[in-house]
Amino acid sequence: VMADWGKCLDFGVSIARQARTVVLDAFEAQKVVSLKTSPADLVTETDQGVENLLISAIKEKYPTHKFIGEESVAAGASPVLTDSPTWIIDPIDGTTNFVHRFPFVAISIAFAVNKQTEFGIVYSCMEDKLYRAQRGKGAFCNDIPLRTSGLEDITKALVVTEIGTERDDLSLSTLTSNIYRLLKIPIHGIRAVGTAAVDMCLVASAGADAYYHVGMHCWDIAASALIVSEAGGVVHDISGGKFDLMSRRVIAASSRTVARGIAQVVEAFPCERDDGLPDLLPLDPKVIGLNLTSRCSTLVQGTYPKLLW
Ligand SMILES: O=P([O-])([O-])O[C@@H]1[C@H](O)[C@H](O)[C@@H](O)[C@H](O)[C@H]1O
Ligand SMILES: [Mg+2]
Ligand SMILES: [Mg+2]
Repeated sequence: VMADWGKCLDFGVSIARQARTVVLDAFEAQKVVSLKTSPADLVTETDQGVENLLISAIKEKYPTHKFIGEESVAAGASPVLTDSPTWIIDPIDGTTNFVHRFPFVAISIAFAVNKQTEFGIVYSCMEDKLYRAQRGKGAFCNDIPLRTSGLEDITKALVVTEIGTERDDLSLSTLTSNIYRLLKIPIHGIRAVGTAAVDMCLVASAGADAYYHVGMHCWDIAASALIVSEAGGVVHDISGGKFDLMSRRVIAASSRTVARGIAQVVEAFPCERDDGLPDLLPLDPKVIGLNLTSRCSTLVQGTYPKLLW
């Protein structure tokens, strides 16, 4: 018998609604901003406050459940996904937007059992759009069913990506050349909303045709990856291979054809996996001429091998 996690999903929705009121109250206020992994990787007291609120509410209701939370990991918790029921939480996705009052911020909550995502919730707070999906049961925005655009022709695609928080040469040169190569296909356009979770929900709701990113974390996209696939989209690794939640690489698209078109031109730069395991697609140092111990210091034309279908 397949367990139905519907009750758990309803609980997740109710705490996401509570968390949104905290985000809205703090949005206009002055913020205390700290840095994490780079000068562009920001965190505020509200990120930590919202994560604590969510985790303590879940712990009270489901004492045996486990957590991977962005700010708990930043504080030293280990982000390893086991078979146990696990909540994967990004309390504010789009902290840079939040700090600047650029009005797109989301709360992202995913729930996985046996390493499989059972449901995902993305609450785009300022727009008051609550996206959710349960495995096998479709995706919705404010209770309206979602469907991706189904677009097949990449030359007509509107593609979303993120600039991310890396500021080293290798990451930036890869990032900008990926955008350059996509625009040269040509495609209709590139957008970046500033929250990976909302970017992916835009693919699910057909506002965009694809999203790709290297360098985000599992909590940014765990919920929205299910929302995209339940809306009829495809979710892949940037290599064109199987999506791996912990790999920090993703392509989400309206169709296999569009995903493949993106996989053919975009390249990944090396990122340490969220779970600390060795990368399944190691960069070949001979191919790219890169010394991985001093990574990210030089401008290198490098690529991961492509595993196109
Ligand atoms: O830190 P955060 O605001 O939760 O999440 C960030 C956002 O999703 C942003 O769009 C993406 O470009 C970054 O890579 C993420 O880290
Ligand atoms: Mg995030
Ligand atoms: Mg966050």
